[in-house]
Amino acid sequence: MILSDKDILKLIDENKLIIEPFNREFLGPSSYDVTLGDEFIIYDDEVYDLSKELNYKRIKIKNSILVCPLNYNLTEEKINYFKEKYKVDYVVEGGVLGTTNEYIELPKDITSFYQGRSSLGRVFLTSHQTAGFIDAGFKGKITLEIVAHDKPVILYPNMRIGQLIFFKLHSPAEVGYCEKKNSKYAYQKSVMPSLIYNDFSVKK
Ligand SMILES: Nc1ccn([C@H]2C[C@H](O)[C@@H](COP(=O)(O)OP(=O)(O)OP(=O)(O)O)O2)c(=O)n1
Ligand SMILES: [Mg+2]
Repeated sequence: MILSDKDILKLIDENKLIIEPFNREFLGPSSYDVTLGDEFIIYDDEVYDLSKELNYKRIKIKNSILVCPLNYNLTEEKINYFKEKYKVDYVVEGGVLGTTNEYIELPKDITSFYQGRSSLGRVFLTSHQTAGFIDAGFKGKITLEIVAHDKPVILYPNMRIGQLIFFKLHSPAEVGYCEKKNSKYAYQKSVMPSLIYNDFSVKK
């Protein structure tokens, strides 16, 4: 069952559902719009060897970031051209990880789906790939997986980047995400890289 605006507000009033910061303007009939943070992660590795810890750089931007499509073959010259012409702080190509500003806490009887907004779909920008599902009992900010599929897109921190849709579980989870052993992203306070390499060391 998808929660309506009334249901979402009631859970927030009862302090069962936490969305911080919360802006009443961002509440839709059955969703809540979340905003883009100013920290991003760009991976440095040549390939993703998922059995090993990945190398990456963390960047913080002030005004805007230009995300170019996969295989855009950015050159120094092209980067400088974009920086000069569009006054962006940073130019990146391919996949880049971002975060919501919002920190959320879900009770154990509520899950959520993160979805991009139609206005961003219409410029062929996706802000999550296969991962849109937020577990019951999750606490933390949401890491976003951003790809521009057509032309380069300029993104601005604090813009509404996506939306959370909330679902009530048929019965509360026995063990919430943050209580589960080996949960990788519990309480994440900003954008986090993939920690899948931990799966390879988890005792069977
Ligand atoms: N775009 C997304 C989707 C999910 N999450 C957070 C909320 C989820 O509750 C948590 C775990 O999501 P998954 O279970 O899909 O991820 P993994 O299975 O890889 O992680 P884990 O092993 O911790 O379950 O990650 C996120 O930050 N950003
Ligand atoms: Mg999981």
